[in-house]
Amino acid sequence: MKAWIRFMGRDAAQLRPTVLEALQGVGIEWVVCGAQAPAGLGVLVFNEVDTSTLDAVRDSRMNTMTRVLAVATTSQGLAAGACWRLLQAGASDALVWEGSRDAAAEIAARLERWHAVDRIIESPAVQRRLVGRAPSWLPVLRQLVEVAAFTDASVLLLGESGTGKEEVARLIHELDRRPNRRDLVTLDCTTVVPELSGSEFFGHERGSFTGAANARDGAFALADGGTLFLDEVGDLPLALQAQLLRVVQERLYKRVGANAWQQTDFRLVCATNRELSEQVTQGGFRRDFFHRILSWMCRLPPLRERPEDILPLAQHFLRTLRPDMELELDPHVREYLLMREYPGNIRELRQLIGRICKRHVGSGPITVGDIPPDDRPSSEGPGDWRDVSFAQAIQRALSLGAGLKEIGRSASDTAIRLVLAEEQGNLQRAARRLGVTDRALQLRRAQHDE
Ligand SMILES: Nc1ncnc2c1ncn2[C@@H]1O[C@H](COP(=O)(O)OP(=O)(O)OP(=O)(O)O)[C@@H](O)[C@H]1O
Repeated sequence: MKAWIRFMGRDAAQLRPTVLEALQGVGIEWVVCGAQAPAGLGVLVFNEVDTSTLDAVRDSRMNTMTRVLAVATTSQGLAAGACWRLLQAGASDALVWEGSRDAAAEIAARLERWHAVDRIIESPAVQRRLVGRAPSWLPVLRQLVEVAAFTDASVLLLGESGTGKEEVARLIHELDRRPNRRDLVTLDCTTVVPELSGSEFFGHERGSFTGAANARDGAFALADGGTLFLDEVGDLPLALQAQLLRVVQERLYKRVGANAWQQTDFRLVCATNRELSEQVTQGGFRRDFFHRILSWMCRLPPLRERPEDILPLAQHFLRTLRPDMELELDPHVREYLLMREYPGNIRELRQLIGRICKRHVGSGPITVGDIPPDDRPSSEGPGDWRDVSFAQAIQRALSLGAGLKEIGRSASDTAIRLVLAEEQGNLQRAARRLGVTDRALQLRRAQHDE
């Protein structure tokens, strides 16, 4: 495994031989770098948390696949505020280099775990299911992969409709490393009929109620050794939440009509597009049940917060819908897809691409005529990109005290980062799309790295 290491400031540089020597034995191939850190895992060693340290963290995070471990060499340790500033700037973790502890082993343990998580993310199991590298999505995906593959924790997935909660639940199940992992059992809580729900969850004994001609296993038995996915858990009736408390806590349940307790062992994954904590405050969801399903919570971002993923997702859906040919989108269709709103999130995008695909004929790129009339923008263009969300982002920056210079710089840095990511780091293509020369783009990046 390879990782970069950068030393910032005089004091950190003085410790360089000691740090490098200690890090030699941890099984990582180190590449010592300067201001321009390569993509991938890395360690930033510094003495002080000042603007240049925070900028260095931000810069190295321009590549979304990069992860930075911030290591302070200060003898006084890291103040709490400094830790949070480092994390806000994009560091994945922050620790202090202390001779008294085996800091090298601590660093190696973190990098190895991050490396393992990223390898899983690159694997077909994840890639064929969940497309996207947006900065708002990747940290969520990393967290999900880590919880799924390295823990047996229950997971609560929050997010608007169509953001991929069910797809994520399937992935969590697939990544579960239990040796004899069994099935994924899904229960849609919106379709649970209160009168029959006991049997659906707990199973029943023969003759336990009218119509129970045979004994039957319920979801808790079927999910034994596997995963129980409670979709739309916010719709679970209150009375039923009370009945599920024990099995969720202790994995013990009784079949309807039985006296004996049964043991089961499943990973619980719950999903909802409701604001469960609000529902708890309003009395629509039991607080005790909420806390029992809350062991790990992940909020999936809506598509409007991950615009970088719109085109890769569209291409992915094209490939799955028309595996026989490599269909491309022409520039106007790309612009249309980027400007459009998606209240139904990824599901809406997938359905739209499905409609477009059905109309498209021939092997050439998809053109605006392939967009069904009802989906076309009402005005002549797909709308102004300086829309409400653009104004809101500026508003937020202003309220946090950012000035014109910082806002302008952030806007162009973001544009550069997005285009470079879309063009897989190809400087010439990125420069062409940004309407600047290669040299201007290089200079711009170099200024940034100073
Ligand atoms: N990252 C992704 N990459 C590719 N396809 C995705 C991704 N996320 C979601 N999808 C697809 O989008 C559609 C909607 O996803 P899913 O059903 O998982 O959403 P959901 O959040 O569970 O929605 P709901 O709350 O309405 O049940 C599915 O067809 C799913 O395969």
